[in-house]
Amino acid sequence: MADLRGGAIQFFGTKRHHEKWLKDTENYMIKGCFAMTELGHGSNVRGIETVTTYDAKTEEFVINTPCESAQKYWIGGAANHATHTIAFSQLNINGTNQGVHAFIVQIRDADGNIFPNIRVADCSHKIGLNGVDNGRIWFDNVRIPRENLLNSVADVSPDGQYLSAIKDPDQRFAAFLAPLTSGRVTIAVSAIYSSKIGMAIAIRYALSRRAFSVAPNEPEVLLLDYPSHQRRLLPLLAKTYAMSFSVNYLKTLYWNRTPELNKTIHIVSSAYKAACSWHNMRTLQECREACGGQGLKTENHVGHFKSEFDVQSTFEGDNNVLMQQISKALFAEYLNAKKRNKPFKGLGLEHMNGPSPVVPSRLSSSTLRDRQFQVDAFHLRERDLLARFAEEILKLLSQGQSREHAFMLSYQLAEDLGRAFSDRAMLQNFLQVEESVPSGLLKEILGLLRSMYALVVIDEDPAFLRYGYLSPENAASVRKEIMKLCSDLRPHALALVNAFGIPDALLSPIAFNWVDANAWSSVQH
Ligand SMILES: CCCCCCCCCCCCC/C=C/C(=O)SCCNC(=O)CCNC(=O)[C@H](O)C(C)(C)COP(=O)(O)OP(=O)(O)OC[C@H]1O[C@@H](n2cnc3c(N)ncnc32)[C@H](O)[C@@H]1OP(=O)(O)O
Ligand SMILES: Cc1cc2nc3c(=O)[nH]c(=O)nc-3n(C[C@H](O)[C@H](O)[C@H](O)COP(=O)(O)OP(=O)(O)OC[C@H]3O[C@@H](n4cnc5c(N)ncnc54)[C@H](O)[C@@H]3O)c2cc1C
Repeated sequence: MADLRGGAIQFFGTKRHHEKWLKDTENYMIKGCFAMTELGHGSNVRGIETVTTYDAKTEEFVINTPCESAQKYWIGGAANHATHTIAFSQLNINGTNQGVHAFIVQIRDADGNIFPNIRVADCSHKIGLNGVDNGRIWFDNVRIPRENLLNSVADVSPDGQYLSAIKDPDQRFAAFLAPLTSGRVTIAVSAIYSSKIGMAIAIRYALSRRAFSVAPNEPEVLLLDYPSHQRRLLPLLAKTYAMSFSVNYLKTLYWNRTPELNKTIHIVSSAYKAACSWHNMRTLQECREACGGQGLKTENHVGHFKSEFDVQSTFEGDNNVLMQQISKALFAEYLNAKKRNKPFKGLGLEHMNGPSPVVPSRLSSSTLRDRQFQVDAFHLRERDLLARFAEEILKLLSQGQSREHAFMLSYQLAEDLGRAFSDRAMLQNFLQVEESVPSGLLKEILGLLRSMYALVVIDEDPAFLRYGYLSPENAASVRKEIMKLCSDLRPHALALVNAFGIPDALLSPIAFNWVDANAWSSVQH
C-alpha cells in the first residue's frame, strides 16, 4: 500500500531517499507498494526467503526469489497499479546473512509496463477488500543501485563492507519492524470507526423495529425494550466507547513518539490493534443479527462490513501473533524487576510495586460500580497472571526447555495475560477521559458506560473465577449488575450513538424510516 511504502521510506530511508522519493510518492507520481510478506512466510518476517547480494564491481544489489515459497504475496497495489515496491529481503554480504533489510525496487514504468526480471500475478478474488489489487511478485536477479538500500539502520559501502550502528541483530530487526506500528495504529482506529457505524445502525433500528405484544391490544414491543436485546447491544456499546478513548490515547502516544517509547508503542499498538479488530468483528456480527434479515442487505452495511474488515485481524500482523509480543514483553519487565530488585516502570505496570489489591467479599451494587473496585479487580488479575506466567516460564527453563519452547507451551497463560494487560490499559484510558469531564449528566453517563465496560470484562473472562479473584456469588452479583446497567443506559442509547457524530449518509436505510425506504414508490422501475 502506498502509505506503507511512503512511511517505510520515511522510517527506513535517510536524506537521499527522502529527497529522491517522498515528494513523488506523496503526489502519486510514484505508486508504491510494500512487499514484506511471502507465500511461505507472513508472521515470521525473520524467515522470509528473498535473498539480496551485493556486486561491488557494479555497485549494485541483486535481488532474487530463490523458490516459489519466496514469491512476495498479498502485496496491496502490486497486481495492477504499483510502479515501485519496498522489497524486504535477507541481505547476504560476502556469504554472511545480515538479516532482513528493505530495498526500493521499480516494478513497472510510468505506463504500467512490468520491468524486466520482474514477474507479477494477482492473488485473485477475496471474501472482502476487493477494492485492493493484492498481487504476487517474483524477482529474477533484479539489479538495483546501491543507493536503493533503505539505510537508516544499516548500510553497505561501495566496496561491499556491511556497516551498522546497531550491533545486536535482534535490535536491528526491531528497528526494521518499527514502521509497521503506524499501520497497526491505523487499523485499531479504523476498526472502532466501523464498530461505531454498526452500533449506530443496530441501535437506531432497535428504536423503531417492533416485535410481539406482551399483552392483548397493546402495541408490539420495541426491540430495544427487550432486556435481552439491551444485553446484546449495550455492553458492546460500552466497549466501543472504551476502545474509542483508547485508540485516541494510542494516536497521541504515536504522534508524540520518541525512540525511547518505540517499544511501549509496539506493545500497546499490538494489544489495541488485536483487541479493536476482534471487537469490531464481534460487534458487526451482533449488529448484523440484531437487524434480522435487514442485516444481510449490503445497503445496510453491517453485514457487508464484516467481510470488508475481517482482514483487520490478519494484515499488519496476525492478532494472535501480536498478542504474544505482549506476554513476552511483560515477562522481560518481570525479570528486570524481580531479578534486579528494581520497581516496575512502564507499560502501566507500576501498580505491581504496591501491595496486592483485596476484592471485598460482598459486592454490593455501589461497590460494583465503584471505580476503585474495578481498578483493583483489573490490577489483581494482571498481577496474578504475570506472576503465574513468569513462574511457569522459569520452571520450564529450569527443566531445560528453550525460551521459544517455554513460550510455546505457556500459551494459555500468555493469552490470559495479554488480555488482562489490554483490558487494564483500556480501563485506565477510559478513567482518564471520565476524570476530565466536569460533574453533571455527561459524567454520570460516562460512569455508567465505564462500569458496564469493567463489569462485562469481568463477566466474560473465566480467569476471575478460575483463579479465585471472585467467588461464584460475587460473579453472580456482577451478572445481575450488568442487567441493571443495561436498564440505566437504555434511555441514553440514541444519544450515545448520535454522539459518535456519524453523518446520516454514512449510516443506512434501516437507521431511519425503513418502511418508506422499502415502499413501492422507492422501487427502481
Ligand atoms: C509506514 C506506515 C505509514 C502509514 C501506514 C498506514 C497503513 C494502513 C493500514 C491498512 C493497510 C494494511 C495493508 C497490509 C499490510 C501488511 O500486512 S504489511 C505486512 C505486515 N506483517 C507483519 O506485521 C509481520 C508480523 N510479524 C512481526 O511483526 C514480527 O515477525 C514479530 C512477530 C513481531 C517478531 O517475531 P520474532 O522473529 O519472534 O522476533 P521477536 O524476538 O519477537 O522480536 C525481536 C525484537 O523486536 C521487537 N519488535 C518487534 N516488532 C517491533 C515493532 N513493530 N516495533 C518495535 N519493536 C519491535 C520485539 O519486541 C523484540 O524486542 P526484544 O524482546 O527487546 O528483543
Ligand atoms: C487483504 C490482505 C492485504 C495484505 N496486504 C499486505 C501488504 O500490502 N504487504 C505485505 O507485506 N503483506 C500484506 N498482507 C499479508 C499479511 O501481513 C499476512 O497475511 C499476515 O502477516 C499473516 O501472515 P500469513 O498470512 O502468512 O499467516 P501465518 O503467519 O501463516 O499465520 C497463519 C496462522 O498461524 C498462526 N501462527 C503463526 N505463527 C504462530 C506462532 N508463533 N504461534 C501460534 N500461532 C501462530 C497465526 O495466528 C495464524 O492463525 C496482506 C494480507 C491480506 C489478507
